[in-house]
Amino acid sequence: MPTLGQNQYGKAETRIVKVTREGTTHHLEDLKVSVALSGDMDEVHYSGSNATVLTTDATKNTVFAFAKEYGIGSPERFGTLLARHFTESQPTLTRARIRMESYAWERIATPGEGEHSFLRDGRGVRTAQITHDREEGWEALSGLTALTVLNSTDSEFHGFLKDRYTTLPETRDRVLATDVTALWRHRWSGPQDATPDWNASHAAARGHLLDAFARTYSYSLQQTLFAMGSRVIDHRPEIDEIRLSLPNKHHFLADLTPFGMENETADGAVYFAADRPYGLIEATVLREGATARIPVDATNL
Ligand SMILES: O=c1[nH]c(=O)c2[nH]c(=O)[nH]c2[nH]1
Repeated sequence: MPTLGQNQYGKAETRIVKVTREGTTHHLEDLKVSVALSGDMDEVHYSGSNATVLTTDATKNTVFAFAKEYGIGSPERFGTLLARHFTESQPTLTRARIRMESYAWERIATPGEGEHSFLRDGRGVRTAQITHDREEGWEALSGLTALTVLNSTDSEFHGFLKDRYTTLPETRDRVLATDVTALWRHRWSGPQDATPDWNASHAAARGHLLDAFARTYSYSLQQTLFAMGSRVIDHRPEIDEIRLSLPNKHHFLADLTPFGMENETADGAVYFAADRPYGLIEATVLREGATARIPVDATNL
């Protein structure tokens, strides 16, 4: 007889927007929330008894009700409230994982007319994942995805292995571009700890990632990745581990020889921005002595 392995369930991708009014100035919070619950669910799968199941519909309702009653503030704070609620209110639920994306909006300036118009900020998506397991405790991961960056020089790539299938020319000057996905783990053992300033921590980590990308003279995307991760670990004592997933968004010099034109890396060079396939460079950067806990594929969701 087969036995049940790891299982979880919940409502995925609940989209929630909260508008907070401060006179004529409005504030927006825009989240996607996915709840995954685990616990005493054997009979649900084996015999169809739903006696231990809190409905996914109720988990979705809880997301909206908690946003109204307690506010959002940050994805990490909101995820902590939700995870604690599920694991503490239902004896059959022993683990809750709340995964969130948060979308930033900037204001469209309308001087003298009230502040209620917004433009969705396309510069990356903030992510967070809060997990509470009654035995294993708490885990807080923060991150970002779809943060597209490009260096138009200060990138070389040469000295690599050459086999009979290697055709890539060596380059001393290329475009280096990527869509950053990063996920980092906080040193935080749960809501009984002092509450970190999640928003300030996130903004600082994001700033360090961008700064390291821009300032690193790169001999490979791998080297740039390590510089980005190291910079976060070195500057943010609250972060012990960071995993980065960096697609190499290749920019190839367009072949203009059929038109009698030279197109070398120089002023005015024209590139073909390839879509796929793309190199995919991924690694974890750890504080000395820390244990890697972010799953290898956690950044590929
Ligand atoms: O930065 C790079 N790393 C690689 O491993 C690689 N491989 C490749 O074809 N181009 C690149 N670029």
